[in-house]
Amino acid sequence: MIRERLHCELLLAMVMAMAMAMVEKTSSSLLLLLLFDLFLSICLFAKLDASVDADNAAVERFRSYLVIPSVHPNPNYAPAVEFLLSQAQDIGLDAQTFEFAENKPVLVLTWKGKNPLLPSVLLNSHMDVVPAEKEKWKHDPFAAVLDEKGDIYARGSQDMKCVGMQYLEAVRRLKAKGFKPLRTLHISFVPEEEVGGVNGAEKFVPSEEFKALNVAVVLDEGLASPNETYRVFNGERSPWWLVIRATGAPGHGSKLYDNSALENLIKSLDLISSYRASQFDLIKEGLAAEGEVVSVNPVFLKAGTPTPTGFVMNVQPSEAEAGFDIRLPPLADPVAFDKLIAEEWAPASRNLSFTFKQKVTVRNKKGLPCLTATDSSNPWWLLLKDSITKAGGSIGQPEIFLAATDARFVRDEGIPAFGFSPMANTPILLHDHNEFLNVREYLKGIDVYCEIIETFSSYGGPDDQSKTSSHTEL
Ligand SMILES: CSCC[C@H](NC=O)C(=O)O
Ligand SMILES: [Zn+2]
Ligand SMILES: [Zn+2]
Repeated sequence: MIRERLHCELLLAMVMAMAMAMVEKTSSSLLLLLLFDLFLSICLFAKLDASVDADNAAVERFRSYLVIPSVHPNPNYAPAVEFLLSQAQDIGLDAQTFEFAENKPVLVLTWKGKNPLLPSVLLNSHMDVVPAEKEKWKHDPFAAVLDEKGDIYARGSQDMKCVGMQYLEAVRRLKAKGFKPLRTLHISFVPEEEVGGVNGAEKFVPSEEFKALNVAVVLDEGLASPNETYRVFNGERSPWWLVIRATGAPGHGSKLYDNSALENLIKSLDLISSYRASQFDLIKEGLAAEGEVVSVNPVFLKAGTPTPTGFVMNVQPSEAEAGFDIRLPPLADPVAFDKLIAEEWAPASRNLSFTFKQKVTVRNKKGLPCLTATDSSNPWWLLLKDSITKAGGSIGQPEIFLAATDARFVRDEGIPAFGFSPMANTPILLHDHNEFLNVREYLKGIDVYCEIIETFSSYGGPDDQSKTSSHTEL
C-alpha cells in the first residue's frame, strides 16, 4: 500500500516538475519545492525498498532453519547448531557450545552489555521438533513451503523455531541501528525439550555453565493466539504419564466371572472418565481456565491375544494396560492426587498396579508451586507488558501453560520466566498436521522482540526510575 502510494507520489512530482519547468511562468521557488518533494520521495522509496529486502531476507533465514530436520525420535542437532553458529557470526555474537549429554548440544550466543556485572537476560528456544506424518500434510513438513497467502508450512514453524529466529532477527536489527545493551543478553538453543529436557535444559539449568550466565529473567515458548491478543504464561502444569496394568484369570469368552483383567481395567477407565468430565465441565461452564484444571486423557489401550488377522475372540485376556497423559496445575495437591491413583484408579484390591513414565512435580526447592509473579513486585512483568504494548501488540491475562516447557527448570531455580511466542491471529497448530505461521505475524513478532530486548537489556535495576516504578530486589 505505502509502496504504491509512493510510486504515485513520485510519478506525480516528476510530471509536475517537468511540466512546470517547461511552462516558463513557474516561479523558481515552486520548482525548488517540487524538486525537494521529489528528492524526499526517492529517499523514502529507497528506504522502504531496503526494509522490504531486509524482511524478505529474514523470512528466507527462517525457512533455512525450518528445513533442517532436527526431528524426533533421533534428532541430529549438528546441522542446526552449524546453521545457528553461522547466524551468530554474521550478526556478531559470541558463541559457546556445551554438551551435558553426548550429541545433545546446548548453544549459547551472547551479546555483552555495557555493564556485564548486571544480571543478564536469557532468551531460550529449543531446536528439536516433534515428528510429522508427511503424507497427512498439504506440503512436505520439512520443505518450509511459502504459499500465496504468506503462510509458511513447516514442523517447528510455531513450536518453536520461529521464536529462536525472531530473537536473532531482533538482535540483528538492533545491532544495525547502533543499539548497545546495558545488560548482557544471552540466547540459548537447547536440545530435547520435546522429550522432557532430560538431556537438555534439565542438565543445563542447574550447571555451573548456566550459573556463570548470571541470569535475571528468561523468556521461553508460549502459544499462538487465534485473535489479536498475544498470550503469556507464568507457570505450567506438571506432566504425569501414568500406566495402569491389570491382571486377572483368563477364561472362556462366553463365561461371566469377576475380576477379569479387562473388567478391572474398565472400572478404572469409567472412574477416570467421570473425573475427566468433571474437570472438563469446569472449563465448559467458564469456571476455570484450561491451565487451571487437571487434564487426564487416555493415550493407549493394550489387551487381547493377537492373530495374523486380528484378535482371538473367545479368550478373556489375563492382562491389560492403559496409558494416560495427566497434567496437574501448579496449585493441585500432588499428595492427594497420588492417593486418588493408588486408592481409586489403580488399587491393588482390583488386581491393578501402576507406574509412571514421567512424573514431574513443578515445585521449587521450598516445595511451593513455581509461578512467576505478574504484579508490581516483578519489574520484568511490567517491562514485558509495556514493551509489547509499545510495539503495538496487546497482551492477555497471564495463563498457566497446558503442557510442559523448559521454563519449569529455571522457575525451579527461582528465576522469573515467561512463556511468550508472538503469534497473534494464528490457529494453534503445535504438534498438529499442517503447522504454519504467516510471514506477517512472523515479522510483527520481530518488532515485538526488538522492543522487549531493548527494554529488558536497558533496565538498570530497582533504582532505574525511568524504566519501572517497582522496587523489587533483583
Ligand atoms: C514429560 S515432559 C514432556 C514435555 C512436552 N513438551 C512439549 O510438548 C510435553 O508433553 O509437555
Ligand atoms: Zn515447544
Ligand atoms: Zn512441542
